[in-house]
Amino acid sequence: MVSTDFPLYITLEKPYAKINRVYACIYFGAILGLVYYRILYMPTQGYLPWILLFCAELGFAFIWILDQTMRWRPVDRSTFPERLSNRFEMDLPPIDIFICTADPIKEPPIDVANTLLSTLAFDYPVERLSCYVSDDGGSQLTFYALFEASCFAKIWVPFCHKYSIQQRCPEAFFSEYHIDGIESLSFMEEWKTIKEMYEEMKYCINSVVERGTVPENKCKEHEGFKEWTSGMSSRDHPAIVQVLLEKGKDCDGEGHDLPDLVYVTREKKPGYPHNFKAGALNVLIRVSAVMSNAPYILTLDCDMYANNCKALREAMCFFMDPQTGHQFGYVQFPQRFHGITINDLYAGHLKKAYDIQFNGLDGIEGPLYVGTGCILRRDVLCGSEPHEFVDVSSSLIKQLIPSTYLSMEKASPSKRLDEGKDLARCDYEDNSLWGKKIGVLYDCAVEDVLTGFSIHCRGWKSVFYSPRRNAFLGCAPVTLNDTLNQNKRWATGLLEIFVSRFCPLTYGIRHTRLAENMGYSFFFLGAPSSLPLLCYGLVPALSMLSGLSVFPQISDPWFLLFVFLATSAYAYSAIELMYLGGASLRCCWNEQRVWMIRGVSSYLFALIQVISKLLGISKVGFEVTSKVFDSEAAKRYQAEIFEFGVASELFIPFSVTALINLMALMGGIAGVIRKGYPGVENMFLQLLLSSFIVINSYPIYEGMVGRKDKGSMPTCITIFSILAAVVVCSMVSPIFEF
Ligand SMILES: O=c1ccn([C@@H]2O[C@H](COP(=O)(O)OP(=O)(O)O[C@H]3O[C@H](CO)[C@@H](O)[C@H](O)[C@H]3O)[C@@H](O)[C@H]2O)c(=O)[nH]1
Ligand SMILES: [Mn+2]
Repeated sequence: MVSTDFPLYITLEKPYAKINRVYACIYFGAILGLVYYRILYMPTQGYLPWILLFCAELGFAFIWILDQTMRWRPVDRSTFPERLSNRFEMDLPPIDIFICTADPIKEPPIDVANTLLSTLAFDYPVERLSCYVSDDGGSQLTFYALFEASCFAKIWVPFCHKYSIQQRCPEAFFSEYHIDGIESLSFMEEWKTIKEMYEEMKYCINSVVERGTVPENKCKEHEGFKEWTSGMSSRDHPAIVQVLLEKGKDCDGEGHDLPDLVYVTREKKPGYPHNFKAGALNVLIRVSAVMSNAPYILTLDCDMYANNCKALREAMCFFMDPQTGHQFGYVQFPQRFHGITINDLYAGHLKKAYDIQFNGLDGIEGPLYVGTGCILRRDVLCGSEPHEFVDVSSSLIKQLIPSTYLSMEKASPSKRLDEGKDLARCDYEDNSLWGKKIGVLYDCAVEDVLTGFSIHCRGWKSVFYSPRRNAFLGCAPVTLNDTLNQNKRWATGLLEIFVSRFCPLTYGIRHTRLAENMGYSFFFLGAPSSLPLLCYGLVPALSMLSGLSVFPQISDPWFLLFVFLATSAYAYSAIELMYLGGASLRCCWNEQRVWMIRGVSSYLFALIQVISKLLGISKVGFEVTSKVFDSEAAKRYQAEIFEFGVASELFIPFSVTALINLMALMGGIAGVIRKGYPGVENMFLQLLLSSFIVINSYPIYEGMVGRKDKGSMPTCITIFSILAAVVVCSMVSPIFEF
């Protein structure tokens, strides 16, 4: 028998933590050396470059220090799901699954259906699962896809359970798994029939989406279709709440229950702020509260299908642990992606965050909440604190949802449709605490991280858990513009938190540990980190054009310090990525390039956006990342060719920087030819830096002049960047001489 004292999970410090600490101490010494050097060798001429570079170096050093908190005590977690099952199988708590979608064009309904099916088929007692899909597009096409999926679920779910299928997302299952003749006859037959049914469903959904309307005969199959009337648009429509599957009413093909499935589109009216995804999640919190009201909530983006059917059980190992479970507010799984090229052209895997930094935060108070692949306590979302989670939340929720609604504990979804609709009204939250204290918080482009930080500040811990088989898989952007836009949104939102009332310096520090605040600040301060990066990308190059040396000469012993700082930082980060993230050398190369590109572009624009928001000039929105792209672009992506194509202002900063460095390098080489060795002696590090940037920028030059396909750099951006580069070069050199 299993003893009741055994923990359900263990936490171990990563073995390389000690190496990290030793390296951090050495590197810190080198940084002090750099500061000493800069002060010691204050120039007599060329003050401006010196000031700019010194500030940039101090900026880098500060960010580096913040990053070290996530290297100090990285941990690894392992769970014991069999112990959980032995002790709690009968008491596994109910879980509500929230899936958000916003746009049937950018987020194909067939993908939403797949995500949904993967969660309906979780290896978890069905009577304790309910699934809510929020459709911010208010689209009948999405509803149709979910309706088809709910029919297919009746075959798919029992099939997965019967054969203990690992991959429970049908699209992924049928593309990964091919029968090879060793399976039993009955399995092969079922596999074939189900595959045919899946293909048919996929065909129906895709053709309806292509046509843009649901055919009349299909509309007759469910009452819900009647809710859509002419004149409704995604920005102006009433609330629609429809039950597609209900326990006790709908059974699968074998007579077993299926999880509840509820479709929700909240009311939208022009002039009413809808608060994007945060608003959608809050509606789901309320609607589910009057239906299943499960104590745990899984939030998922519509493209993030469940890839590991045991994920919910894994998460429960933390929450249900008898010793420490009560302190955890949420369990975050890493975001993992499918469809990324081998060498990860746009660094879409986010390995640095999910394979390195989050493990470090996990050793402190826990990782950020990143909006998807995360299981939270409902109480925590409703504002409660760890020591009072027993019942404050229910009283809070009662304040927020009129008691008449909650009178019948856990009524069946179909009995609660009217209440549900009322709770999805667009004026429901007027003059309430929703989005301010309760639910997912508003006014931030990364509502999830803000909400997570406020949860940490209330005293909760969180868990980061990467199971060997990835829990969830989603899409990453596959064009440069989408990548940069996404990073701009993130950097904007993160900086918004830093300048909000939740600032780690004033609020955070009083409520959670210093190290946790430092780790969070690393992410919050991405946008301002564009300034040091821009300085380093421009100042040495422009100085070289005016013949000004800004780094020590080769014969100077300080030269070695700079070489050490640069090469060891690069090497260390490459080793980390390769050893911990399983990246190839090419991946590391691409990672550092994207770090530079988004640093000077996305982050710079994010900084400008936050400043203009603070000044009241502009508002920050949420541009949904497209999950579809045209087949020509897909081919280029698979060949790892940079995709520019659109005339995006985000391309300008890195194009200009790339051109300035090209000119500087040519100027520098001309100088060397003129002066001979003394030229090299003085300018060696600047020549090296510019060469490095030029080599990195090869795809940019190629996009400008060497390509004719649709993904090449738009001519207007090329011309503008060339003009800007020439103007900057000719104007700045004279200023730098003072
Ligand atoms: O008004 C909106 C806008 C977006 N979404 C949904 O939000 C999710 C994330 O949107 P996506 O365009 O895919 O953004 P990503 O940048 O990929 O999302 C990451 O970053 C977001 C914060 O910026 C988090 O909310 C997400 O969980 C996280 O995966 C999707 O399911 C959308 O359908 C809505 O429901 N309503
Ligand atoms: Mn996404």
